[in-house]
Amino acid sequence: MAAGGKAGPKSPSKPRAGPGPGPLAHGWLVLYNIVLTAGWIAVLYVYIVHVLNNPSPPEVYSGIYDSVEVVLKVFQSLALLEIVHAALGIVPSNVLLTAFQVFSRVFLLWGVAHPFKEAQTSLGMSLCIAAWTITEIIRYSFYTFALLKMKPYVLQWCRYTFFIVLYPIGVSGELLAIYSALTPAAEQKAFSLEMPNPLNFSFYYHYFLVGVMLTYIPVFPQLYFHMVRQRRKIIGGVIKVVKKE
Ligand SMILES: CCCCCCCCCCCCC[C@@H](O)CC(=O)SCCNC(=O)CCNC(=O)[C@H](O)C(C)(C)COP(=O)(O)OP(=O)(O)OC[C@H]1O[C@@H](n2cnc3c(N)ncnc32)[C@H](O)[C@@H]1OP(=O)(O)O
Repeated sequence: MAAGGKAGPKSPSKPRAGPGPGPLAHGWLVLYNIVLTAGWIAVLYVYIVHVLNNPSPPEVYSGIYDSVEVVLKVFQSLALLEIVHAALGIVPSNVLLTAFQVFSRVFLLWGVAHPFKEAQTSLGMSLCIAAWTITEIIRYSFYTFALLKMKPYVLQWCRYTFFIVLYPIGVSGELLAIYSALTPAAEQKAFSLEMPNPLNFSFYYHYFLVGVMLTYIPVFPQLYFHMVRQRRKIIGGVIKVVKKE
């Protein structure tokens, strides 16, 4: 891909400068963001239809994953390309933060929800899907408009404000979903390797899941405060609803 943009990751606190992506990369990003916006709108639509058809608990939350599974897996997995975009320098995002952001969700879908029904039907799963969906519709549509040299202030404000609430909801949901997979993972000895074996090595997936949960402690604050810094830089420090002059 012809990347005419800035090369490599940049410090989140530095002002953004540079020519932006070259024409080919620009066209690709417009297409990518439109497709991803449409995909997440489809997730939202299926989510709402499920809630309207199953308004009482536990079905209201326990069947959400089942309803949105295919479309969610497709469009969340396509987010892996964001790491590629950042690594190629066609977007000025921080590669490491983007990788943590994307891998945590892709892992949750393929390594936790896909193999464990208990995670699929957990309240946590429905919470994080809701938080991801709202975030991504706003984020990808904002990027699309920005590439087309339009930045509707309301969308920009939502992009750099909703995370304040949606991140904690999303993280709580993800941790609850992983937690609900711990017992079945231990009971089924899923993806585990017990001694004795020719490799002389043991691996217990449920301990690995505990390790993933612990990883949130150092990583989540990095993501959250990165967004706080972005917000301060782009729309100001306090929760302003009026456009900055
Ligand atoms: C086995 C492995 C397991 C590993 C587990 C590790 C656990 C770690 C814990 C992780 C916790 C994550 C929890 C999370 O999943 C929960 C949720 O998401 S809940 C919902 C709320 N979430 C959010 O609001 C997400 C916010 N995060 C992000 O937006 C990004 O991921 C982040 C990397 C944090 C953002 O950083 P970035 O610097 O990229 O933000 P900007 O939007 O300001 O973009 C910077 C510039 O790049 C341009 N850009 C970026 N992408 C595009 C694109 N697709 N198209 C066009 N342009 C793009 C953007 O416009 C900015 O450019 P400029 O500065 O010129 O305006």
